[in-house]
Amino acid sequence: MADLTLTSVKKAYGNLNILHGIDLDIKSGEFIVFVGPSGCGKSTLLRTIAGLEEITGGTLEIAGEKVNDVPPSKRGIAMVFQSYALYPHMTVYDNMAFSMRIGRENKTEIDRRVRQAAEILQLTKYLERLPKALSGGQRQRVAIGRAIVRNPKVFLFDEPLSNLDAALRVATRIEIAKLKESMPETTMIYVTHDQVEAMTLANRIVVLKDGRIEQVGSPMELYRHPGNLFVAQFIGSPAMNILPATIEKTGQPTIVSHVGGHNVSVPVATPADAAGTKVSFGVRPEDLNIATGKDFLFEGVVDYIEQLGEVQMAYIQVGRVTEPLVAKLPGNAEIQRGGVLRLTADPGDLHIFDADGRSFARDRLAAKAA
Ligand SMILES: Nc1ncnc2c1ncn2[C@@H]1O[C@H](COP(=O)(O)OP(=O)(O)OP(=O)(O)O)[C@@H](O)[C@H]1O
Repeated sequence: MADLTLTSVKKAYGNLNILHGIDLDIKSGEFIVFVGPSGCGKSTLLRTIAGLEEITGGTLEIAGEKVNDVPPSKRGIAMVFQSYALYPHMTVYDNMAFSMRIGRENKTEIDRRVRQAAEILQLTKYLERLPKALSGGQRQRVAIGRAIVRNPKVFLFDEPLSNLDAALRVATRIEIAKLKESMPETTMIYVTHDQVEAMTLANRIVVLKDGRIEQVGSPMELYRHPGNLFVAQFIGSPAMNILPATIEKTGQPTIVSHVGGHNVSVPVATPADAAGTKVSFGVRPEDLNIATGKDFLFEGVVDYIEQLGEVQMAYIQVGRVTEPLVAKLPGNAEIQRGGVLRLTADPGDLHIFDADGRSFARDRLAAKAA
């Protein structure tokens, strides 16, 4: 059982500030995923929690105890890295037993915990092998096993699947999800670049940018209600389409005119002083559908099509919009490169962001194309 509380946590290397005051409450047993662009500080934050990096400001508490100056080995934390970091000359058994032997645990207890971890991770038949005789996925399972035997309060993962091929990634991802189910009280914090890992593993995702938290929420909260333009474009793949727009009528719903040439009613409330302001209008590729009636959001020419079988990505050049819009359409939809396409979307799936990129508060009012 371990809650983690980060209060204004800062990290600098010399004059270079990397983390600018992170405030975050993590509840015991949560699965938290850190995401963000390369260099935003995900690994630094994880390593700071582990104690591998010294905190230069703020406080970190684990289970109510301030641990800023507590060495890594005394924090009740285990960490799994992308580069499994196994001892090549030791068997799987010895790799897993190593930290307990250092800690002078008794032999029977070491044996019990190694065999139990091997059972959970389906490694029992490999216990006497050396790492070089294992596949990448098996090696990563040994690295996870080595962490499990220490019975940590907090489990940290730094991109543990990024060295695995696509099929193995899926299999190991599911194993990690099951592992979490079998350890409901263990807090897990996981860094990844992979949207699917973040969406499927997390109870809550923390989106970081330039050493600051942009938004924290459940995967679906972030997907459905991104708090700002950055999160809107970072969560979801392909990224949300964004078009410049102007607020024509404030209130609820709000009417915006976008550069695609249409006035659109969006079911969000905007204050009177927002009238005439420039905003960004957003809609996800998967929320666009081919219009069947006379109402439509966009009309444009199909510039390019990527056929993926189940779905096809249509890149559509719309009026004065500089970048083509992306629409994720059913694989069997009859569309043609060079043809004209009209697209529509459910009003509840439309987003608007103010000039600073903040999302306008959303409600569930139905609205129709104006
Ligand atoms: N020892 C160090 N000295 C100076 N700068 C460092 C050091 N370690 C990391 N940095 C810098 O801190 C910033 C954050 O790095 P970090 O590895 O935490 O990012 P990240 O979000 O995990 O990136 P990636 O997704 O590419 O792994 C980067 O700009 C990096 O260059």
